[in-house]
Amino acid sequence: MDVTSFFDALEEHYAKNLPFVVYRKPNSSVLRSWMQKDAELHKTDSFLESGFVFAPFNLKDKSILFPVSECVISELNTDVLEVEFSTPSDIIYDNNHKTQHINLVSKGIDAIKKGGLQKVVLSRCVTKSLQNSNPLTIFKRLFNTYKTAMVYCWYHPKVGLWIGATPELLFQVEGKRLTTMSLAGTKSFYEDLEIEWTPKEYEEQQIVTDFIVNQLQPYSKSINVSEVETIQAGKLLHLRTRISSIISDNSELKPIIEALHPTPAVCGFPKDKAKNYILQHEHYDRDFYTGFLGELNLKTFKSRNSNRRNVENNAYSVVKTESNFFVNLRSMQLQDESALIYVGGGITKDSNPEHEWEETVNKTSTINAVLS
Ligand SMILES: C=C(O[C@H]1C=CC=C(C(=O)O)[C@@H]1O)C(=O)O
Repeated sequence: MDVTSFFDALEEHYAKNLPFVVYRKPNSSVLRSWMQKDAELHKTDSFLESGFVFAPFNLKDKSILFPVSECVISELNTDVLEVEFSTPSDIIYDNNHKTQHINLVSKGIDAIKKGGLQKVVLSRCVTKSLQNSNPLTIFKRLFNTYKTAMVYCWYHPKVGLWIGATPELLFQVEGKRLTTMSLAGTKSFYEDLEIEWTPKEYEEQQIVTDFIVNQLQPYSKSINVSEVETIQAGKLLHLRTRISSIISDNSELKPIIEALHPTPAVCGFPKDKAKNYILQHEHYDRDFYTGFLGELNLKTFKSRNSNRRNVENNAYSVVKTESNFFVNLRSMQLQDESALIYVGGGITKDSNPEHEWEETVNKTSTINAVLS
């Protein structure tokens, strides 16, 4: 399929108010679109189906599913998409917005100091009015700008339209092999990956790593944890640890999702206390921000042996079930010619409210860079 027909089909589908998702996984040139045949709202609670899932922060609200059987799936191979460029304007904040976030963070630090809570991720939502609110134009710009991110545009007429470029994998399972990451700590990227991280950032990230390893233990035969590394996500740097595990034969997806989501990278620690704190104190409903999205139980064909001389072995191709979930970060919702941009940051006892504000301002630039 060529680029024009790929995007014309999506534009037509959107014009008919029908559900779709288009995305590209990190460091890949494969663009994939799913177009659901009708406007039915399918949900999942069991995570046993095969499809594309869009899950909220609070799993008490069910996740939206585009079932494989109800969708037309298309693929396109490309590294760049042609799209008009325009210079983004700055987001203008009124003082109230800043004061509200600083107060939220200060209260969070106080709550941590009182005990019981070690980390809480606090966030805000800022609205920007757009001159060009075509979702596929915004998606194409994200696609060209953030090669290492999972970039997506998701739409359901009964739910809304979300767009994002997330650096964070919730987890991926292929057969019995599970891969995930612990991502936290943020600094601005100038020229160099060799930067000094503070103990606050190391602590904030270590909490996420320990949580993931601990939560995976009951479902794993073995777990591997990498060294901490610095990674670049657009104009930002984060600390990351890669974690992989071989899951036990009888492990199912739903309990693993419930064990990991939401991780302390987007919620806090201990999980239930942090989640309740967020639900009570943040000034808005996160909805799908810091939820997760991606392919659920897709059947993929893998060849066991790519050694061409060994023709007999080549006959052994196996069907594997694969899921790929990404955390819905660096994302926005499109509503009435406006972008609602969602940003947050991890708070620990050593956080500084003014710095946390700056961090969220820097995080908005990931999305703002492609808005006009
Ligand atoms: C909650 C967000 O980022 C998380 C992921 C990476 C680094 C983070 C941090 O440094 O606070 C956050 O934990 C967000 O971008 O809205």
